[in-house]
Amino acid sequence: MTDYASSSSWTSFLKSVASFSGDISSLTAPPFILSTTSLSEFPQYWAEHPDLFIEPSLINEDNFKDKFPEINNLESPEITRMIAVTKWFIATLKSQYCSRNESMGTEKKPLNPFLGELFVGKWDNKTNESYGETILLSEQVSHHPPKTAYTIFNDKNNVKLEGYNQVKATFSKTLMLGVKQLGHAMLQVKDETFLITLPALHIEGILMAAPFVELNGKSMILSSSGSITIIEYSGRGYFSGKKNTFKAKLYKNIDDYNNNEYPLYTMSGQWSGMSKITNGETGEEFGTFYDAVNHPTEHIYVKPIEDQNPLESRRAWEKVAEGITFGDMTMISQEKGKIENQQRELRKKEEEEGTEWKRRWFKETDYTKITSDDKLVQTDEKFIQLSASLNLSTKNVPSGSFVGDKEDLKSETSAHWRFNRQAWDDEKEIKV
Ligand SMILES: CCC(=O)OC[C@H](C)CC[C@H]1O[C@H]2C[C@H]3[C@@H]4CC=C5C[C@@H](O)CC[C@]5(C)[C@H]4CC[C@]3(C)[C@H]2[C@@H]1C
Repeated sequence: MTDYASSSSWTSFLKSVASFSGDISSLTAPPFILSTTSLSEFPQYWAEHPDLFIEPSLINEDNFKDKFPEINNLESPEITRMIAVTKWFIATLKSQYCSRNESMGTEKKPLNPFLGELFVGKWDNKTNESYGETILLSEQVSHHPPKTAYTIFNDKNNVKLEGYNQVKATFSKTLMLGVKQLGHAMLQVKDETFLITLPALHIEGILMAAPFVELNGKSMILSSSGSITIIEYSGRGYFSGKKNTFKAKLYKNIDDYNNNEYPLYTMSGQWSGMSKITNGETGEEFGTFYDAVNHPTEHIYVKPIEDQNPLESRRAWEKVAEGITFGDMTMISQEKGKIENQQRELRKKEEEEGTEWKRRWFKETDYTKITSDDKLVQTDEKFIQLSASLNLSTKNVPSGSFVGDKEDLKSETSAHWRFNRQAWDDEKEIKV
């Protein structure tokens, strides 16, 4: 096993960290820490368990009591759906934050998507006809700063996730990389909407050239039917001393949360391992909540590179990925240089023509500019209502910030990226 930590390339990389400007992509990391995967592919981690993604939409008045037989006090389909949505969310975390460690040995530095980069794919759920097809569309809607907008939808069961992601990163004195996520996700299950805020994370192990992600702080799932799940994260050395620990509390409504009443349910354990669900008041254990190690993961289907459009990520980065696989710095910088030059030419042309790159499937909605008489599309109204119900900032701030927080006060815009379904229905070139 190569001792990367003491390699000259890693020690010189660590020195470059000293002058870190906040823009992660500005750091030239050695080939062994570079990932062949672009950040535009990361939204796939929201749906590597298509069964859990669809499950909430199959829960109704007639069957909600049978959905979790081990829980003997389920009171409504809405609360049962919130448990199912919380389980789906917890299940996404292992894919989001551990998949590079599992496939490549350590966390890696993803490729920095170019403006307009696309990543599309699907889960055809052939094993279970009732699930139908789930489609992912991801688009790099901003390069400076990097912002990825995405949607994952299953028309057959009327389930749709849409969101966008941006990160703010800072190095601590102990060379730990702190990462705050901006943006949020909105899950629509039939006529119910869930606002999902994103957890903060930090990367440990950089000094030993063996980086891995640990989550910290808290995130929330707010349902339009009134219930709310608050999830707190911790790593080694906190509550139970185990890595990837979480404690989720599901409250019947926001008043119960604000008044420190008991939650209906508490789900706790490791989001990358085993977790259990207990009665929020009595602590009575109902049983296993989720087993991240043994629940089958289904990877997205992406069509072969030769069938992809030049804007599609794996085709665009194919040569760079080859260079990274062979650790060939010359090939990496040459092939990256070609992409960067193409981008510079495009920006120059747009500058001369006074045009701007046309976003394909997502549009930016700025709430500060929308007066009350403007027609807000259905999702946007829910975003405003759900944010207001917990006094969450609707500005471009770290996810889960409250109105009046330092970040809320200093942020000007509240422009958020929303999926434009008509644009996808009219799409002629890109096929999933
Ligand atoms: C920056 C210095 C450097 O290159 O160090 C190399 C190290 C691998 C650490 C930095 C990179 O670590 C990667 C982890 C990435 C996050 C992982 C998962 C998610 C969730 C997803 O839904 C949205 C994106 C996000 C937050 C990734 C953002 C980019 C991260 C932090 C990479 C770091 C550059």
